[in-house]
This record gives sequence, C-alpha cells and structure tokens, in this order.
Amino acid sequence: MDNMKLKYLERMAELYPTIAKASTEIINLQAILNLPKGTEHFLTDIHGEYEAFSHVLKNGSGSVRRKIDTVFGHTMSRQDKKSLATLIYYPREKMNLIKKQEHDRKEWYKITLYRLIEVCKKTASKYTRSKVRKALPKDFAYVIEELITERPDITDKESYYEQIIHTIIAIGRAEEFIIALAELIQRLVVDHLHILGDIYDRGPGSHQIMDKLENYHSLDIQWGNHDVVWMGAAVGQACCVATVVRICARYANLDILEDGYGINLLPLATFALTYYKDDPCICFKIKGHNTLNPVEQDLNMKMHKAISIIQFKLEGQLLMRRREFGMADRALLDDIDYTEGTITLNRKTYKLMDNHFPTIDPDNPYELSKEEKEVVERLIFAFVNCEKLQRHMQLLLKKGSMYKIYNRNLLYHGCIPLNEDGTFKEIQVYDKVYKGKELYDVLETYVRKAFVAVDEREKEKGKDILWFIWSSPSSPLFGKDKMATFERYFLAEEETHKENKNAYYKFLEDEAVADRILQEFHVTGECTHIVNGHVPVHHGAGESPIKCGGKLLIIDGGFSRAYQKETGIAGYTLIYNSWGMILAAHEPFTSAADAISKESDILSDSILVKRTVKRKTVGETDIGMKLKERIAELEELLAAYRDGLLIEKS
Ligand SMILES: O=P(O)(O)OC[C@H]1O[C@](O)(COP(=O)(O)O)[C@@H](O)[C@@H]1O
Ligand SMILES: [Mn+2]
Repeated sequence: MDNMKLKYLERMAELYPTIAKASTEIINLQAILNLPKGTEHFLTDIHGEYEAFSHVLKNGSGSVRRKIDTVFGHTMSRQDKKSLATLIYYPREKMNLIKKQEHDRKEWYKITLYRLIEVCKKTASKYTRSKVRKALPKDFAYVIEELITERPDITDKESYYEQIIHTIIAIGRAEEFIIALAELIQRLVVDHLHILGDIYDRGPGSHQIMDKLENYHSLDIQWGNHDVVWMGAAVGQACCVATVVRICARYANLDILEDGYGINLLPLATFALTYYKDDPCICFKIKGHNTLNPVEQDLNMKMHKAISIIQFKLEGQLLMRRREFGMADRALLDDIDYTEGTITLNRKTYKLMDNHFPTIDPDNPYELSKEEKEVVERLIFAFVNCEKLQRHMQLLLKKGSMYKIYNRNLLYHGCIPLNEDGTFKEIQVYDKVYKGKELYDVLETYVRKAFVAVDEREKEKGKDILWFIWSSPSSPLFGKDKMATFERYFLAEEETHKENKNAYYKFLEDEAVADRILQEFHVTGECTHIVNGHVPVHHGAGESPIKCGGKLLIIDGGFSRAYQKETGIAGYTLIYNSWGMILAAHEPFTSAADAISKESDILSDSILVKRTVKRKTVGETDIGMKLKERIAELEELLAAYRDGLLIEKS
C-alpha cells in the first residue's frame, strides 16, 4: 500500500477507530442503498404565485393523494380520502371547519390520529430512522417515533398504541399533534425539490416564495431569466433595476417592492406625477387582474411609463457601452421621429401610439434627465441596501445555478442555443466564443463575479452579464431573437411584437439533438432526461409537455395567471419517485380558502412518463454512487485493520 493511501486510511481511522465501528458503518450504508429512491419534485415558472405554489408543495403534486390511496385502498371512501388530504395540506384551517360540524370530537380525533399515523408510517418507511428523526417536530419527536416504528418487543401493540393516543386526546394535545403529523407528512412526501426558474415577476408573492424556499429541507434552483434580472437589480445593475420596477408596475405589484422588500418608491412616484401629470399614459395599462382604485391605477400607470422610458434610455446606454453584446439594434430611441411621432424599424415606418416624451432630448435620446438620474440613483441604493432582497439573492446563489445534473437528468430553465442545423451555436461572451456546456459555465462564473469579484472591472462585467442573460438572443435562459418590450408598448402592429424562438425549439422532437445535448453535459447511461421550463405548453391546443418520446420534458408550470388563458391550464409539475416519472397537470388555483372549504385539489390529471419495472433504490442515484464509494473506502479500512497495517483504538 502506498504512503498516500495509508495516510488517508489513518485519517478515516479517526472516524472509525475499530473494526466494529467500520463494519457497522458499512452495514448501515449498505442498508441505505437498498431503500427506495427519495421522491423528487420539479416545479418551474412560479412567477410570484405564492398560494398556488404553496398548495402544490403541500400536495406534492399528487404524492400525498397517492400515499393515502396506497394505505387505504378501497377501505376508505373517495370523500374521506379527499378530506384527509385537505387536512394534511391545511391542518389548522381544516380542523377549525371540522370542529364546527363534528359532534363527537373525541371520536374524530381518534380516527383522524390513527389515519394520519398510518399515512405517516408509509411515508417514513422509505427513509432511514436517522433521517426521519431529523424531520420530526421537536415537541412530539419521541411519541411520533414510537408510533410510527414497529416495536416487535411489545406484545400487546394494540393497547400500547391506543393508550398513547388516548393520553394525547385526554391531555388536550390532539390538535397540535394532528398538525405536527400533517406537517411531517408534507415534509416527508417529497425528499428533494427542483425549481427550474422564474420564481420572480408577474404574480404578487415572489418574496413569500423565497421566504418559503429559505426553509425548505432540500432544494436546488436553476435560474430563470426573471430571477437573473432580479439578481442584476440586487447588485445595482441599472437596467435590471429599471426592468424589475417596470415589471412590478406592469402587473400592479409595486407592493412587492414597497411592502415586501421595503424599497421606497416615493422618488419615482413624485417624479412620475410631475413629468407625466396630464398624460393619460394609455400605453401603460396594468396587465391582468388588479385591485387598485382609479387613483392608484392612474399613479401606477404614470410610474409605469416613467420607469419604462428610463429603462429604454439605460438600455440604449448599455448597448453602446457594450458593443460586444451585439445588440445595438435594440437601442430604439434614436429611431424615433419625435416631431412626426413615428419610428422606423427595418426600413418600415410605424406610428407610435403615444408620442409624449417630456424627458427625451431628441438629439441625445439616451441621456437621463437630472431628475431621472436621481430617481435611478435612489432606486439602486435601495435595492443594493435591502437586507431581505440580499438574503434572497444569497439563497439563489447558494442553491442555484445555470443548470444542474441530478440523478441523470439535465435541468435548465430555457434552452441550449442552437444553429438552424441543430449544432451548438457559438456565442460571444466578452472576448471569447463559447458554446454548449462551456457557454453555460462561463455565464455562471460571470453571474457569481457580479456578487463576489474584488476586481472592479470583472465585477462590472458580471453585472452587465446579468442583463445580457435576461434579454440577449444569445442567452440560453431567454432564447428568443429579441425582447420586443418597446414594440409591445408603443406599436399597434402585432408583427412587430413577435419574438422568434431559438432553433432549439424546432428540435424538441429530434432525438439526435437531445442525445447530443445530454452527451455535451456528460449525462450518460440509461434513463436520462432533459427537463426545462420557460415556454408555456399550450395544453388547450393539444400540445404535450412530453417531447422526444419522453427524453425531453418541458414543464412550464403555467402558474402565472396572466398566461393561463393562453395555455388553457395551470401548468405541469413533475414527480420522480422510486416507481418512475409522473407529470401532474394542474387546474387553475383559486384560493387556499376554496381548497379548504371545497376540498378542491388542483390536480386534474396525472400522466405517467415512465414506470420502472423494478422499484428504483438509493443505490441507483447520485447519492447512492457516493455511498458506494464510501463503502469501498471503508472496506479498504477494514482490510488494513485485518492486515495489521492499522491498529484499532479502543
Ligand atoms: O407578458 P409580458 O409581461 O409582457 O412579458 C412579455 C415578455 O416576457 C417574456 O416572455 C419573458 O418572460 P418568460 O421568461 O416568462 O417567457 C419576453 O419574451 C416577453 O417580451
Ligand atoms: Mn423564463
């Protein structure tokens, strides 16, 4: 045995100082390898819809219902199963309702506790005791463990368990216990969560989603273009700040900034009221449903216009400064004829629906006015110094990345930029050209530099890359030839609004392309998939999220209410458990109150993507691979003890 190896084994011997300890660990790890694989849950494009997101987390996209079915089969009515499921999702609220209707509360507590314990046993059976123990609520840890683990040493099990339950009810702790069990089931039913991007924008609760994710037990995030623009705002990239504020205004979500993050919008509001005082701002109507009164709406539209003009100016400046982005054609303010109120795009002239630009100097259209500059500076200051926003961004940095490989699945938000012939497209990032995996990797390093680089120039490059990822045709997270924001606001002609998707989306059914992508990312072997989000699947028009015979899955969650009309559904989520992969189709979520009182569970359909003949075990997962390596090392340690190379320490 070489010296290095022996040194390494000596280190290990500190952890496992005896033959017995090393042997026990091998047995334990071997046992874990044979457990069923944990359930993975995939969600994407949540777009600020906190309540719907929260519901889907609670029901585990159908996983709770499946557990109830497995445990009770035909012995429980559909109605009872529905009630039990609702109780597991919303234990407090549901119990308050039930208490009003139930005459014999003690009886109800007893039956409910028995039922929850059964479901809990089933969900916990997939995990090691130690893992379950870590998930147990502090107050009831001992009792729950007692109730959900088999105790062969106790002869009269019935009366033993009955006595425990009887005591819980008698001392008035039944409700807390029910809540604890329900939350434990929610916690155990999903082992790991993947969020494939676009947590932010459009809906009202992205900050609440981030709060929830901060406390989630096991998680990874693939950044979406909307998350990246918020990251840009958080590091004070001016175009990103303006874009984030604009989108909040567009969806009447300025509350996220003011109340959610404590970002003061007064400077923008007073500026907008001064400069757009008598301007009806007709092009800046709120998108989607809102609850603002007419005065608030009016102010919202003025702020919306003010920040949009600021955004177009700042972007113009950026595109001149960063010629290497190759997007100068997206600087449009100098294509406007301000006297005629027209714009010329691709040699065609269009009438602007709004030609009131009190802050634009036609000779110098990208220059911010003094007041605009002040507004921008104050906004940047507020974003950069917002503690909660910075905390949320740290979560995106810690748990997030541009892409992820997990159990032989390749996960990313948008696309892999491709040429028209399906080959990887070369993209210039500053002074070099990249494609495929390298492109993803270099972009990720720049994202991180925006937050951590000490070299100011590198940091600035990182900051600007965040905007580039948000909206460049070369960005794998955007994947469209242009972001037609200006055209959508100011031009009636719909052809100008069209954003053409990258060739990637032409090849969704081409297995050779999918294989090439997987190979590029070194995802090999049987049962590999690409999972991505970003583009809504038009369920209503018969489109399927399953592409390429199941090799590629596009699961845009369609959580975004503004897009539900377009998709005809509230989107898809994906579950990958030990039996295979299941796509869950969701109906629009009305409210938590409805979910509780009507027991409506927004699951409409479950589509089996893949079913394994044999239940998948931990041994077949990434973690399993690591455990196997560990076992091999422990076996070497054991051999070293047995060969007399190492001496046991008592
Ligand atoms: O619906 P809105 O708010 O006008 O947003 C439209 C813009 O959003 C985008 O679709 C990007 O958002 P997604 O990543 O959710 O697709 C742009 O392509 C488009 O210009
Ligand atoms: Mn997106």
